[in-house]
Amino acid sequence: MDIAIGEPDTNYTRLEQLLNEAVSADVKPDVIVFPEMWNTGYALTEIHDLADKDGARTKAFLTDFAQRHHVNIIGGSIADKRGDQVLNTVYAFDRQGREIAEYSKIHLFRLMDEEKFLQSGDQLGRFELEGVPAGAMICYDIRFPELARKLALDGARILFVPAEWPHPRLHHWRTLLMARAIENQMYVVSCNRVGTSGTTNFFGHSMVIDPWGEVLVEGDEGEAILRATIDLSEVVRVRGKIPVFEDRRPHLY
Ligand SMILES: NC(=O)CCC(=O)C(=O)O
Repeated sequence: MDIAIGEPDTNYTRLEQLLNEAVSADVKPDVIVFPEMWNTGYALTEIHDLADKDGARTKAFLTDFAQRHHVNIIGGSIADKRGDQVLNTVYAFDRQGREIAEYSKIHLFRLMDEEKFLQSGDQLGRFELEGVPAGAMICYDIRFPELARKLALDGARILFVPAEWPHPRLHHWRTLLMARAIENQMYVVSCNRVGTSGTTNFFGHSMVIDPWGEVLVEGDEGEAILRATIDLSEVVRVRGKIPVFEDRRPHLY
């Protein structure tokens, strides 16, 4: 998805069009994921005015969509205003429209001035999606392997990663996502923004990666709905083949 910076109304409208397109396909999705800060983009100097107060508008919109279309939603992330602070938060909903997770980005990205305008979260994004243990991390978080490892040790089999990650760091994005999948032997489902804001170009390349590190689907630099099928028995198979979790020696490191 492209994001109109500082224009929440435009972004809600565009997202709704894309969601409608996603659920009208012949094969219905079980879970839908979209990018980071999709409501406002990085309109950081105005973020206190633009952010969604307590995520209320977003929660109402996504709950309703999830319920009407009987689909699970990992709702990208939004600028979410709590009191006088703004956080970068993922909300997730199940098919009944119940909120099943809330995760606010722990690591704020200084290269894009996040720490000057946003408050970091202080809880992990571990949740259950229809009984499947899963985790959420946001964009820059993937540079912190210990966070993904902690989620994996807590049982996560799928890691969801909404992002707004720009050029010139495409090779970092691809390499880090593949590494998180391979080292934790889990699925990684990432969704990155496309388009340009000011002089920053976001390259997309959303990917679904399996626990062996194979890329099941990868976007290019344009808006698109990408689809992949996940077979959770692959997590068990890969973990059985190379028993990384049994072979860890955490007392040495
Ligand atoms: N929105 C972000 O967290 C961007 C992270 C990024 O670009 C990076 O290189 O890390």
